[in-house]
Amino acid sequence: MNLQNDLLLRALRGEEVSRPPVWMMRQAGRYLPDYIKLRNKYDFFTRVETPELACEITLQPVDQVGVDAAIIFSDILVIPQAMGMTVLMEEGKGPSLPDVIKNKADIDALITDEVEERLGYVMGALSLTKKELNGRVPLIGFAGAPWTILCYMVEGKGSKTWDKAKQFCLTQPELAHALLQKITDVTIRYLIAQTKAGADTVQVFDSWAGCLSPADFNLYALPYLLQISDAVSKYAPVILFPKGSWYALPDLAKSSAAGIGIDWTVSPEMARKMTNNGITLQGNFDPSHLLAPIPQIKKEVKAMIDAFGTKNYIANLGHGIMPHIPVDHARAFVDAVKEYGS
Ligand SMILES: Cc1c2[nH]c(c1CCC(=O)O)Cc1[nH]c(c(CCC(=O)O)c1C)Cc1[nH]c(c(CCC(=O)O)c1C)Cc1[nH]c(c(C)c1CCC(=O)O)C2
Repeated sequence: MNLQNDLLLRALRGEEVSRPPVWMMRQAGRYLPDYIKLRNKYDFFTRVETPELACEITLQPVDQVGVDAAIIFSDILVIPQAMGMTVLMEEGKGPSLPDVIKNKADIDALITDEVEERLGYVMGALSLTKKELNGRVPLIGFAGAPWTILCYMVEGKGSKTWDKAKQFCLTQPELAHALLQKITDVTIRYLIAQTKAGADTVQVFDSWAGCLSPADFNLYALPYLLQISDAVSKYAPVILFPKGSWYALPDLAKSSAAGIGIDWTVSPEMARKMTNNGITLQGNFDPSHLLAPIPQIKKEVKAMIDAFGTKNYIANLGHGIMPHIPVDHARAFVDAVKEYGS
């Protein structure tokens, strides 16, 4: 089906656009009142595993905020779950994995076959959403990056320092790489299946890459991101988002990825310089600045686009939208991008 609005895909191909496309990480769920209603009615994994509910949540920001792309409602932790680990999502507390990975036996026990079948509900949600979108905007699929998934598998919950994950890498490096490779293999098949089910592009979230030194990033994160990008790019454009890892921009710019997500700790000018103006960049509005008065949001968005330029650029936040952002502030962010240049 032909897309009526293909700004996102044009930006990923580096084509001329009338204005940059805009979407917001974590736009599905979190802050929309209609999402909160569904959250009060169905538990997290029911929302994720029921294609009709996932589709409804995915469409909400398209209908209500006017973003130029939909991102499928799911979670990065469906991968550890599909690999046989228990994942609990406690309201207000975040995810927890009670049986963490400690040794070789734990890694050997992880399931790696039939991922496409085990995550069939995601493909169901994608194909239903693709149909319901009816070509209005592109559909984004996603997965967590191997390093970030290892963090949750080893640590069992969120962490500020991820020291247990790092300890695992430092004391059992062969096992760490075996685990990262297993996650990578499964993720490649999962993302390719997503593109076949209707995802027009996929984003890889390396949310905790920024806790790594450049040297550790090159050991534990970058090689696996590149493997995913190389394999999945044959099917659809890939966006890599290693949050906090601005130091990796020169290497990422040389990769097969179509786009690189950046957070607000790097300036647009610096990011352009580090990538030699050669790749599409996505970001990088500080999500907390959506709490500023609306006229200030609009001013800052305009300055952001002035700095990035309209070509090779996807307007977005530098990380996920926060749950307490007023809807009209989110809409002001999107409107400011749409009004750019007019
Ligand atoms: C680290 C990470 C997770 N999940 C995700 C990441 C990477 C992105 C990032 O860095 O923010 C990715 C994710 N999780 C969710 C989406 C939906 C699609 C979207 O709107 O972008 C996406 C892209 C739904 C969700 N996943 C979760 C919620 C909130 C719980 C709820 O609404 O019931 C939503 C809407 C739960 C979740 N899931 C995770 C955490 C830490 C939490 C709890 C706190 C929170 O981030 O909200 C793991």
